Amino acid sequence: MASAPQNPTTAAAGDALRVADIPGRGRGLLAARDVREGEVLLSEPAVLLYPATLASLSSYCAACFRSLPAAAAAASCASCRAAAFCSPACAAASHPRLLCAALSHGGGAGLAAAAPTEAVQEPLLFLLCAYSLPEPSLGAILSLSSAPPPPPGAQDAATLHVAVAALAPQHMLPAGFSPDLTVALLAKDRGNSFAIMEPYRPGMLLELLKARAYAVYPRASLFNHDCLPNACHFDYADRPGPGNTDIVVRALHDITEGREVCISYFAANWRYTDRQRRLLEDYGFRCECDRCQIESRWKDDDDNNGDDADDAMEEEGEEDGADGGDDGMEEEDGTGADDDFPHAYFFVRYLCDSEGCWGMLAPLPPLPNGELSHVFECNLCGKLRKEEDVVADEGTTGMAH
Ligand SMILES: C[S@@+](CC[C@H](N)C(=O)[O-])C[C@H]1O[C@@H](n2cnc3c(N)ncnc32)[C@H](O)[C@@H]1O
Repeated sequence: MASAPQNPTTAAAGDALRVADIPGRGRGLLAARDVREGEVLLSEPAVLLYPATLASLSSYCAACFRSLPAAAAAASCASCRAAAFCSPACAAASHPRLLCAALSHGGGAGLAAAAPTEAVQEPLLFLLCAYSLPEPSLGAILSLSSAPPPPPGAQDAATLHVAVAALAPQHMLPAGFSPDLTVALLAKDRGNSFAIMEPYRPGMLLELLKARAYAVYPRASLFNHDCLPNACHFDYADRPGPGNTDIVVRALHDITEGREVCISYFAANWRYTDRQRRLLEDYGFRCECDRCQIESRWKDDDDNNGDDADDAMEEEGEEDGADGGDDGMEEEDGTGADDDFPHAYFFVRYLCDSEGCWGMLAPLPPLPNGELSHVFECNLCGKLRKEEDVVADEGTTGMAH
């Protein structure tokens, strides 16, 4: 395993991104200048952070979401006694007031009774934390694009609204609190929240890694999706110092000024039909990226011979750019064209090969002297891999289609 030569969150020099209206996609982020592989394009604090489940409260600090130290060293919230803090500074910063009130409700049993399953806990915890925000932060969330209405059977907004009203004292509810605002907020959560994952420990089954918290980042929420992204995001929640929950987005490869910078909204190894289903249901669009145009022509049995969305891909071939082949990815493997799978190079180079991992490998930022790092970091398991190992392994990494 390679070692990290420098802080992988180092900010890029100058603003690397600008917002633009993109036909058929709403707003998006374009490279404001030529960007080099590994550059930090964005490092941004969250406008809203909330625990993924009620169980998260016993493992992670209620203020900064770092893993809690041993029980004796963690301080419980003096009001609700259900949340815990990792340090006196976090205890002083406290946690969202409506969440604290809801955790105290009914002697501490009210929230657990209202949200018996994780599927209900996630949106209810989101609402309690969002309704605790000051007006400008709530406004920032409401300015984001909305996800389509949830599918039938999903937790309905009216029930969640009633639960918030029952759990939070009336005098603490903000002036605009209403069923319509609850519907609007939930649509922002579904389309824009990023998961901050549990820490990966060697030997853990990566498939079972869950979110510890969710976060909304106003600028990062403007990244559109591409199934061959040219950037990916990292979280470093357990690192020391301030800004541990900031999102960090890095370029996978060189990007020419004016090109759109896109991330993938889910693991890049998902199959065509699973990707399209998810994008339509949760984000309201049909993806027409280069990869989808090719894979839409694959026969059903090539594409979908199993139901698991995240089955690993297995194929080899040649590379292409993330969004048209014009942004810095050079053809390197020389294995010749495979018309059925022209993007295989992307998976060999940018998909983590740790067993069961579905993370993306992004180069570390260029060194202060401008040299490229040639070390890739997985945004899920954290594995560091030297570029020459990626090249040596090419064609043997078990990518699939
Ligand atoms: C996280 S937001 C991205 C920013 C958004 N375009 C905006 O205007 O604020 C997700 C939404 O952007 C749009 N979007 C993202 N990627 C897209 C794509 N590849 N094609 C079409 N629309 C896309 C969809 O409306 C989706 O629900």
